[in-house]
Amino acid sequence: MIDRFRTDCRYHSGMDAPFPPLPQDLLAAAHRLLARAPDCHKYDFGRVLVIGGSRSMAGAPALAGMAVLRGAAGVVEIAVPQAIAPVVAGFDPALIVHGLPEDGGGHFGAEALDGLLALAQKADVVVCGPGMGRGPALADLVERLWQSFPRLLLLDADGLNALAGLPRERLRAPAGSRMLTPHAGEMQRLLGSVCSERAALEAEATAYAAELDAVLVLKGHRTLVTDGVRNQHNASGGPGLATAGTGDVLSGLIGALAAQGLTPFEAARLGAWLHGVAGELACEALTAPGMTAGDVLDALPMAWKALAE
Ligand SMILES: NC(=O)C1=CN([C@@H]2O[C@H](COP(=O)(O)OP(=O)(O)OC[C@H]3O[C@@H](n4cnc5c(N)ncnc54)[C@H](OP(=O)(O)O)[C@@H]3O)[C@@H](O)[C@H]2O)[C@@H](O)CC1
Ligand SMILES: Nc1ncnc2c1ncn2[C@@H]1O[C@H](COP(=O)(O)OP(=O)(O)O)[C@@H](O)[C@H]1O
Ligand SMILES: [Mg+2]
Repeated sequence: MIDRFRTDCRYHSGMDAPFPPLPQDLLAAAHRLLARAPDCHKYDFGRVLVIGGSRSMAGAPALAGMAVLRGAAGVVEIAVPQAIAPVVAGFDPALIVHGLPEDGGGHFGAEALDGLLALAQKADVVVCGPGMGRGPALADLVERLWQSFPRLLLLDADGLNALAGLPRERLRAPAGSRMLTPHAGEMQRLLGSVCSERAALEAEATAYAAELDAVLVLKGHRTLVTDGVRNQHNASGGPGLATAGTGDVLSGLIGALAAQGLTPFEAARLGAWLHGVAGELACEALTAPGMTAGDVLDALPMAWKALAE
């Protein structure tokens, strides 16, 4: 699978400056991740817990979990409703998967909450939301994580949908760093308003990030990363990424980079850049119509290689 990127992609066929360059201020952080001590072990590279999945969406947490590993964190654990745990574990033998109690609709049930919070205790980063659906216990889960998890909590997809239903005054005192990774539709749900013009949406997203004291990644063509003060657009990637599951890959990847010690703002920017480069590599080898999120995962090692060179 990986070989086809090595042989087909334009990066390895000698074209000049094939990718938009990584912003200079990220180079030192990126190279710290590439340089591994000979006596290192997996726990040097952080532990990420992915919380997600529901009866019809086993793939989303699996993609996020695989992106944690391709993003070079040492260990990933994935917590899903129990009925889909064997399916998620079947994606790759390196995944550690926990099945938690579910409700009648195939979402996490209220009885899952204590178990999920206990699993979070040993994680450096929690990624919550991919494929989680819209069950009745999920707003409570997201509120409790928001208020109690002392390190980075990254909310994506249905984690964001749950957040959108919470009164903002209950989000004022998070216990740790917070990151949100909405696409434009999810961003509008968070804002509770329709905003179809991209520049106006970016301005509202920036103000929202400032209000919540969070890093926000507004995905799409030229993804915006903002912490409410600093605004940076990502230059890599392209329309081949407009396919199901690529956002799940991004959330796991950013979680992995943060678990290795990058600041949330650095992790979001480097993650968006690597994800975009992997998307360009997959597109070059397979075409935009032909590529899938799994191909973006498979191209991530070559994106790391692009960074190393
Ligand atoms: N294999 C799996 O398990 C997978 C599971 N997945 C899981 O599916 C769940 C639903 O997530 P979702 O993002 O697909 O749908 P949803 O939250 O309803 O938002 C879509 C609505 O928003 C709007 N919209 C506006 N701008 C937009 C934009 N830039 N990008 C996208 N949409 C945009 C758009 O409206 P439109 O613009 O078309 O009018 C549309 O109506 C979630 O749990 C996710 O993790 C996926 O990850 C795939 C793989
Ligand atoms: N036209 C595009 N150009 C560049 N990147 C894109 C484009 N369309 C989608 N993407 C990227 O693909 C990913 C899609 O995420 P998301 O909408 O959450 O998908 P999913 O929920 O199916 O995983 C984001 O990283 C987004 O920036
Ligand atoms: Mg998504």
